[in-house]
Amino acid sequence: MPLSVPPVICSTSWAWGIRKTSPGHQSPADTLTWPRGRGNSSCHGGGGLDLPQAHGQLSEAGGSPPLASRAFRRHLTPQPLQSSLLRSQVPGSREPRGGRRHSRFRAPRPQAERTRFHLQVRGTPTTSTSAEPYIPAFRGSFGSSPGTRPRSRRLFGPLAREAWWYLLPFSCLSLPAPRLIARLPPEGGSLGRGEAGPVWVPGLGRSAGPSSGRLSAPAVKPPAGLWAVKPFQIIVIGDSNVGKTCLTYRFCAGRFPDRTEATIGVDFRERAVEIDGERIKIQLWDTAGQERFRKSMVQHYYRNVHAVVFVYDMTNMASFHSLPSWIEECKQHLLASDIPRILVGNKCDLRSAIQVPTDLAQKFADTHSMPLFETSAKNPNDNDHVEAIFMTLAHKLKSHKPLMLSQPPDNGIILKPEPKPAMTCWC
Ligand SMILES: Nc1nc2c(ncn2[C@@H]2O[C@H](COP(=O)(O)OP(=O)(O)OP(=O)(O)O)[C@@H](O)[C@H]2O)c(=O)[nH]1
Repeated sequence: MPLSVPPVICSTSWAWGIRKTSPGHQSPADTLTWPRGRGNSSCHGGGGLDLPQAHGQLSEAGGSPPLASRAFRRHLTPQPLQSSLLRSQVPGSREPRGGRRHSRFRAPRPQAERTRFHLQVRGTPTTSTSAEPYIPAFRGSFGSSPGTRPRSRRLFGPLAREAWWYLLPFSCLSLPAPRLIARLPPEGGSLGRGEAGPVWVPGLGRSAGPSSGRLSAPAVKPPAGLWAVKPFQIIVIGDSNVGKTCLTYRFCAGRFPDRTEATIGVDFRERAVEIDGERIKIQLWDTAGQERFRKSMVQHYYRNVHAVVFVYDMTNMASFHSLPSWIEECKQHLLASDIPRILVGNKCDLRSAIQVPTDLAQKFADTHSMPLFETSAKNPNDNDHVEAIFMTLAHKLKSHKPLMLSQPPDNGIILKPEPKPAMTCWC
């Protein structure tokens, strides 16, 4: 017997009412197989409910409501689409994880109630109808009501909500765009933007192979006809407070620093000079004088050194007496004996405070086959100019280790050695 229910009681309490009052009865014609989610029943929002034999199965359960009736109640009542994950947890349910079949039993909502919100984090949401009150922010974005979701989200929403479960195991993998990197030619270049997409611009490129997937800093290839410049690396050592930082700053920046602090580790300064028409770069490594700031850092800078500058403070005899220990440190780092070394006495502008006489310093320099320079980083007019000292060293380095290049070939650098002088004199 068809059962007609007014739409106003199409709610949870009404569903319970059917279960309690209807006798157990099931007909072969009954197609309302609720545990499977199949059936021909329908709930019409305007005209009531027409349920032939539906009550028979629903009344079979004992004290607790059967699963079928739970699902039935849920879909008769306009409520948010449940997550398919939750739905799949219903025991006995054989619904696919998407659970789309349930939606056919959902009571349609009156057109006036359908309010569609677009995803809008800030500002006023856009509504097609205004039957529902304004609810800011995410109200309609995540489908709190089935009628408020756009069709595409109703279709793909459950899948999208669960997609991250499947992608989660792969989230820890870094994906370095393998196809793009594999297409990079190995000889170097960079990706530019062309009309038809990315294009390869040769010239600047990476040093790693195509399989590494790591881009390095661009290696600039010198154009033909220019000199390739390799810097001379000069390490400056001596006691703390003797003026190493001021000396290197004076040479590279051309002035005395406004204020100085104790060097930590190594400071690096560079200047390009031109000697005999050739451009040469001089790198000055200003090392820390304090022992606690030298630990484990300065040691690495003794490698590939081209020259050493020993500095002492002319107003501090202790700094002069420390020179043998600095020479010993160079020996410990296996500096070659033919590496140029110079001795610099600084702060000669403080004439009244000078403690290290020139003849004593000269004797020491002669003993260790070093030229002696007395200068002042503060007052460049005193004695030897700082500039002149380092330029002299650069001249010696250039004549000692020439790095002038011939016309560079297509894919390599050829050094053009100059004849080595038979004897080196640093006086
Ligand atoms: N009067 C005078 N003072 C100088 C001269 N050179 C450096 N000083 C001063 O000496 C102090 C130490 O100078 P720095 O260049 O920092 O000494 P440093 O050898 O680099 O010291 P560390 O970084 O600790 O190794 C500073 O107060 C400078 O102003 C100079 O030629 N004349």
